[in-house]
Order: sequence, then C-alpha cells, then structure tokens
Amino acid sequence: MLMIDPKQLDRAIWGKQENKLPTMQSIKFPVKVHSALGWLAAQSDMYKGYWQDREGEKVCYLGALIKITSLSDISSYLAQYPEQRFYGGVTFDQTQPQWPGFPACQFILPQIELRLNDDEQWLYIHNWQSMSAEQRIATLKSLRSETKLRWQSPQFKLVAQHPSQPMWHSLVNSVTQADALKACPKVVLARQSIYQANEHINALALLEQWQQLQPDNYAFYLSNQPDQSFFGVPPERLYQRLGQSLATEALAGTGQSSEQQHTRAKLGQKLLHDTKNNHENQFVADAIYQALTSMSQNIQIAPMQLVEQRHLQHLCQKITAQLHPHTTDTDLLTALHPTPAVAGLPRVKAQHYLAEHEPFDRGWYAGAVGFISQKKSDFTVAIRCAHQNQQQLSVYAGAGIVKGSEAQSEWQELQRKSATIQGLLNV
Ligand SMILES: C=C(O[C@H]1C=CC=C(C(=O)O)[C@@H]1O)C(=O)O
Repeated sequence: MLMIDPKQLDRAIWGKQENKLPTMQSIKFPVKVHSALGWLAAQSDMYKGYWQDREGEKVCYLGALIKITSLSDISSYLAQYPEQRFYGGVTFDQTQPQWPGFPACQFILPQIELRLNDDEQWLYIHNWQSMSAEQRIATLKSLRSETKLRWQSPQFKLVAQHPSQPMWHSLVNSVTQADALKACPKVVLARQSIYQANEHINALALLEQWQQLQPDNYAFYLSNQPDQSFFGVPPERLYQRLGQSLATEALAGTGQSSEQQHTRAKLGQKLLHDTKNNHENQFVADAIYQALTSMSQNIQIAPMQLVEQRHLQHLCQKITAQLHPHTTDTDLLTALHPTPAVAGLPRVKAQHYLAEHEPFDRGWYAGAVGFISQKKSDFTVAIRCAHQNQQQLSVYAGAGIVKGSEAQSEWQELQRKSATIQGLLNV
C-alpha cells in the first residue's frame, strides 16, 4: 500500500530520534488508496475515525496520542501542538447521561492520519521523531492493505421507537400549546428508531453506501471500541473556521422532494415561500447572528436558498463573519452549539424540556462532530446518523416544532429524514 522509495523509507526509519513529545514531529508518505473507508475497515486500532468535509477532503485516523475530554483544555493543546489536528466533538447536551463508551466531549490527536483529496493522498504518522527504529518499523508493519467493502444488509427488524407515534403526537401537542410557545417558540423533537440485525453489522460498508447516495454532505465515523460506532452523513455545517474567517449556516425548515426535476423545482418554490418553514429557519439565523455579534465583525447573511437531499429539501441561509482576534474554538462551540436547528429556542429552556420529556438519551445525536486545529476547524451537526452497538442500530431523526406544526406531518418528515438509511437497511 505504501508507495515509498525504499531509500527514502530507510532514511525515515533510521533517521534522527529525539525523544521530545511536546514539539511533536510528524512524517508523511505519499500513498495510493481506492477506498478510504475500505482502508479504515482493514485497520485494527481501538480508536478509529473518519471525517469527510463538503469540499472533498477525506480523512481516516487511528490511535490516540492525546485525548482531550474537556472543551476548556483545547486552547492549551493547540498552543502546544500548533501543526496538529484534534478530531472528535461534543454531545448534544453535556449535562445529560451519555451513551456507554462515548464521553460527553472527546477530541483525539491520532497517531496516524490518512488524508485524501482530489489531487493528493498522504499518510501521516505523528510523534515519529520520538519513536525508536523498531517502533517505526512495527507501526508501518501494523498498517494493513485496504479491504473491499460490500454492503450486504443483514435482516433488520424494528424493535422500538422512542417516542412511539402516539407519544410523538402528545409531545408535539404539548409543545404547540399557546403557553408553551410563549416560553419556548421552538423545540426540536427527535425520535430514536432501534433496529435489531440477525447478524454482524458492517457499519463502514453501510456508511460507504450511504455516503455515495449523498456525496455532497459531510460524513463521519467515530469508534472507541470494536463493534460500537456512531456515524452519519449530515447536510448541516455548524461552522468552518479558516484563520479568522468563519462560515456557518442556518439549515432548518424542510419540504418534500421528487425524483422529477420539474416537480422538485415546484416543491422547492413552495418551501421557499412557506411561512412556517421560513420562521423555523429564521429562528436559527437570528440566534447565530446574535451569538456572533460579540465575537466577530462584518457578519453577512446570504439570501435564503434550497439544499436538496434525496427525499427532501431544506431552507438554508449561509452566514459568514470575521472573528475578532483571540476568539477560540471553545468560544465558538460554546456559543453556536447546539443551534436552534437541533435544540430550540431559547436554547437552555428547550434543552431542559427535551431532557425532561424526550424518552431516550440523545448522546452524540445532534452533537458537534469535526476537527480543530490552529489554522482551520470544521464541524458538522451530527444529524442523519446512526449509533451501532453490536447487532443493534439506532437511527435518529428530529424535526423543529413551532407554531403551526402538525404532529402527523412532522412524523412524516421524520420518515423522510430517515428514508435514505432505511432504504439501505431494507426496512
Ligand atoms: C434535527 C434534524 O434536522 C434539522 C436540520 C434541518 C431541518 C430541520 C427541520 O426542518 O426540522 C431540523 O432543524 C434531523 O434531521 O434530525
């Protein structure tokens, strides 16, 4: 798999070794890989992750040289390791019970990264300088050639839905009572659908298929132990920061789509002019604007546009800003996450309502997933996702509930949001 000139490799292995982690030195080799996820599937590390942005970069990462479990520690690690990326994120609500094996906050500086884009493919090995020649050889030898992923769906059976449809109706009705709307004009209710498979679930093969159906979305995979993973193909950007330039978006408000271009365009126009959906989106755009005013300047909001997905369309307002110097990723994550696209408004009240009434633990569903580095950070909102625990797969979907929302049509919206993965599960 490694296309490295043997002389170059020899020099790399036997080259200078300085035992000092804080000035971590990395080495990179050009490689040739057909399927990033196929490569990841072949590796045996306990910590495995995948990250695909909307510009076409794909990253597989392995191992954990450093693990950060608190947002407040991020800045000091970035100062110490200015060249490195830390992958991971935070859950929807860090004050609530979390999924076993998935901490509330986790960022990893991996030992190995495979970074692919349209022009280049590089394998990075971090902390190379402090390894002995034997450790270097062992690390290179531990890397396996990619496997060919083939998604052959086991038989899946829906074993539970939280909330059930009747409970969904009563939750939507309670959120849309006049008094409740006064306190919380928007609450994003969600559903966990639990499927039991009759055999092992190859989550990476499933993700590969899913990602190919929605190639312009983000895609991610997180796994801290064998046979447990969280993965998804979300359309929503939380934020991308390049130096001090910030790009974010209000993605909320959903309408139907169609395979026929003409009908899709008509449905899109209907959505663009729909009052309830425009409100739903504007709540998010206003909250982002407010969050950014104290930490940035030159905030620009582009006109409302459509984002097409396979079974639905969304309203979206793209937002850009110039961050004040010294604004950190911890500031941004704290201010922007979770947006009213996944929590509601006001945020804390909506989160309290969900903690009290939603009949499942959101864990990493609707969390912030991505990476942080000094130069660049990029986060998606973890929606259109699934949590695999051995032979069980939980699929999550949510819908913003505002004045005028109807329980039945919001339930159908959940179905449409889950339709792509459900199609792959044959359920
Ligand atoms: C919370 C989800 O979607 C959000 C993002 C886009 C549109 C949404 C909506 O129209 O309700 C939601 O706010 C989800 O897919 O689980």
